[in-house]
Amino acid sequence: MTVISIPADSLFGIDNLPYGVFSTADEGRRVGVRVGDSVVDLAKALGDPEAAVFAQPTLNPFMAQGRDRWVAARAQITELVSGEIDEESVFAVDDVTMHLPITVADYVDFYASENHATNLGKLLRPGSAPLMPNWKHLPVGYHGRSSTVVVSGTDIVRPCGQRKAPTAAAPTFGPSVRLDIEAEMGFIVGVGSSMGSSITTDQFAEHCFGAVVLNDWSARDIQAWEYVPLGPNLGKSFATSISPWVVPLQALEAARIDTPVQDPTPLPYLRGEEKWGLDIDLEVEWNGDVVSRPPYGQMYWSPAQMLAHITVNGAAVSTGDLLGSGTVSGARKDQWGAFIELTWNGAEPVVVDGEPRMFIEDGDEISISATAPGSGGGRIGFGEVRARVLPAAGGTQPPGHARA
Ligand SMILES: O=C(O)/C=C/C(=O)CC(=O)CC(=O)O
Ligand SMILES: [Ca+2]
Ligand SMILES: [Mg+2]
Repeated sequence: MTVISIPADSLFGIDNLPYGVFSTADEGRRVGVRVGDSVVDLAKALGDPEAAVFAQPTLNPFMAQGRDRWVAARAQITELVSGEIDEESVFAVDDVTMHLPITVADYVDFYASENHATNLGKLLRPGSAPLMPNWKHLPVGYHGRSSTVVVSGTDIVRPCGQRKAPTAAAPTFGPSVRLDIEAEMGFIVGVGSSMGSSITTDQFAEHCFGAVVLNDWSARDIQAWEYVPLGPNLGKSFATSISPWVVPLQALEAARIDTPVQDPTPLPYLRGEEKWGLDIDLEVEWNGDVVSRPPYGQMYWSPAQMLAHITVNGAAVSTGDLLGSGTVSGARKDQWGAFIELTWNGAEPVVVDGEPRMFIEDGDEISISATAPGSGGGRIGFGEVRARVLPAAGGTQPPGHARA
């Protein structure tokens, strides 16, 4: 037997206990919980028949069991990791491989930051009002591609596609030259809803299992040409990265705050009694240099409003649905969550490792991390979503079409 020691300044203290899916050299994927710098194999450590749900390669079966079970399991795990534990079920975090924690069902990405939406409006639609007339009445979103959601550490291949400079006569095909990130939080649906029903904002905690850090990779040149009038498609569908540890909603109680004042008052279905603004601080690193610290607490629309909105028409949501918050951008420039904003569409370079930079170059490595207040008086961490960008794949170009 052993006792798990937690470093005093750990972001993975007993008030966090995020879930992930890991494997080791001699055993395949199963669910673990992170404590300090250790990963506990839950099925093995708990050993009871109910714990068989953790011997699965994805969190979905556990998430589908619902909130009473999430609360009970958290209490049981808290007790387990606070006492003596079989050392056979404890691994150093550096000795395990982390995998995509969930089987992603549907993926919807929102646009919930007023600062980001205003910046993008100015950059993409100069001369018109930055916010569209609907923006303060509903959380705007688009459907993303769930099959290309990948876990932190997965290399991202630069996408190819059509793009057309405003002054060019015709589009050309080739690797994106304006590859960007979007620093976001992702919210995971644990318990779905059936078609014909809807979820109120105050039912959020019954349905949302937890949160991850998310990078919505965006090819701005492909996006700017394709998006009218139906919204982003291939400019974003090539990859979305998420962090491996899912922080349960129960761990975020101390982070709950009001959203900024919503004026005009939203329609009744977007109102509620519960506070679902979240005081989460993000940090964006570009090749190891911190280039931005986006504050989630300034987001205009809450995740509870996003979930209420996508079900208000009777659409069903499912276990494993992923809701991207939209880029987190604060009021100040050093809080903007995308390089298109930080460089003002490639006009004002950001200094990375002493060099002026605009968009992502091959070989660049991007990491986004996040922390929040924990219930123990300190902070809890989400860990990071990190990835390296590889050159565009050869041969993706149709024969006879020159790259430009
Ligand atoms: O305003 C637009 O046309 C496009 C905006 C985005 O690219 C942002 C997006 O994906 C949503 C977000 O992350 O906030
Ligand atoms: Ca996005
Ligand atoms: Mg994406």
